[in-house]
Amino acid sequence: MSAIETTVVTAPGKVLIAGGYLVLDKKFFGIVVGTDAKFYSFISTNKFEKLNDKFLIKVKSPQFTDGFWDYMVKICHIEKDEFFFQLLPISSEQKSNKFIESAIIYSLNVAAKLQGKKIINDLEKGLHIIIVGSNDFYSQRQRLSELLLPLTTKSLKSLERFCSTNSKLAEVHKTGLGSSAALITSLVGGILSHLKVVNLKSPEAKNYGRELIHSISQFCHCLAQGKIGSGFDISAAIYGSHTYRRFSKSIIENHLNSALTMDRFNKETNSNFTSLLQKLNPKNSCFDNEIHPFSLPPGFILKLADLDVGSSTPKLVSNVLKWRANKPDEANELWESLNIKNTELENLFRKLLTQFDGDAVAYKKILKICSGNKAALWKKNIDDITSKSEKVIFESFCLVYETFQSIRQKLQEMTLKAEVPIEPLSQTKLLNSCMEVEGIIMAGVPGAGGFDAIFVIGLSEKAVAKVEDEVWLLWKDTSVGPLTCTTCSTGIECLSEEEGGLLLEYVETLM
Ligand SMILES: Nc1ncnc2c1ncn2[C@@H]1O[C@H](COP(=O)(O)OP(=O)(O)O)[C@@H](O)[C@H]1O
Ligand SMILES: C[C@@](O)(CCOP(=O)(O)OP(=O)(O)O)CC(=O)O
Repeated sequence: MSAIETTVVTAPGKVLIAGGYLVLDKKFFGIVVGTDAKFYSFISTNKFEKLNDKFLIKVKSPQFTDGFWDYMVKICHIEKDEFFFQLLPISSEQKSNKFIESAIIYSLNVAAKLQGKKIINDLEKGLHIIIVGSNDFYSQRQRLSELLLPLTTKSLKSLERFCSTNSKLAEVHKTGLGSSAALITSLVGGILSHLKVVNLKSPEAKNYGRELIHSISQFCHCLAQGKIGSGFDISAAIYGSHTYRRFSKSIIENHLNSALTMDRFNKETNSNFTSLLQKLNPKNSCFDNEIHPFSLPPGFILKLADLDVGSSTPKLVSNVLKWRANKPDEANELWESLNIKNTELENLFRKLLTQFDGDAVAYKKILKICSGNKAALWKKNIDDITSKSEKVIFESFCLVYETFQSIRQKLQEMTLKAEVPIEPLSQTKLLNSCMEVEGIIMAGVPGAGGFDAIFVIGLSEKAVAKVEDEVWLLWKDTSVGPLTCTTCSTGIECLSEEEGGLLLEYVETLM
């Protein structure tokens, strides 16, 4: 297989640092950070023998003992030039993977609708697909303990890239970075790029490509999950870090219901899909999500850890929504006040970026002062802050700390009022201990909260390393496992031939 025939598309994982639950409602927004932990889909035209009105697709996930799926794609002709694709597993014993199947079948049918009959020639030799995700998507606890290594960033960094989980897909422990969203997005993006429906490498065509992949991936993810979430995870996989306001459920609701009642793409699904594609195609701008790109201010370092406990996000969500339905006044008042704080946080992040651009020297001085002290004591260490510019930048740093502390207080209030463990006491204890470390500006529960994970944002490498060494590693109540990833501003990307080719050579050694 030569690199030239292979398209490699990569999509990042997500961390929702503010706006959990609220982001389910279009009235509110979430602050989403993309990670440098990513999924990679490698799409190659195969050399299978040409079959009459059928072609083969082979999919491999080398990180799993049961990570292989073979499909026959049937070309179903309706009328002269009209046709659609149907996806059939080769063996009835093959375990279904709804995430992979929805991504493949909808991408192929998008290509069929937008490219017409030419696509049949492009596909006649079949496709070979390889999917891998960065190690951070899956817990490496077992692997490290087999190697007699401590649960540290250093040990994790010593593992080979895309290492085997030695497990079946259904049994793997996920870390909460959003494997299914990054997988679907990279796969939809990979297939549409390979079939030249989109061109992510062209500056002019990139926006259209991202928006099309975004709306198709949102639909496929909802279909595979059997529910419509806020979609911030797919959005992170496309755009990396940004603020996110969801799309209206009504855009896909009816289509989803009829798609759900049918297990494979067929004549009825096809006509349903023709009208859905009208809405999903960015040329008609019906998909009404709102995205505002942003990045963490300079010098802010995100560090994540997963806990060996875990929570069920759907259960947390359904209990929070039950509370909101039962006590709308109480819930709305709290959500409105949380939204004010989330908005303040977003504005402060943007202000800090401007302040850095305005006076980088003063900014770096404040960063250094704050990274050497506990956030709670910053205001007692202002002797060295002299110029006006330094004073206003310092004020912004203090406000980020205070604003996030009050966001946490409100999440603790929601925990008590809704009786749902969003930031339960055990997490509060852990987060407070992280905040005791010099140079930590924020510590919180990402996304839905619960017992899944925590994040900290530090102002120096030393500060985040100290949290790991002096808090996480010594934490007795539960095992706190660091992840190696940090933020990454790039969203979905199609790798250059050279980069993709080198990565493919490596990935092939894993199989
Ligand atoms: N490397 C992979 N290869 C194939 N499918 C994967 C892979 N990683 C995740 N998936 C799919 O995503 C599903 C996990 O989705 P979900 O439970 O929503 O977790 P997450 O919160 O990480 O997205 C798996 O059951 C599997 O179907
Ligand atoms: C509650 C939410 O707003 C955020 C959940 O975020 P998580 O990052 O916790 O998600 P999972 O990876 O599915 O566990 C629900 C939503 O927005 O869909």
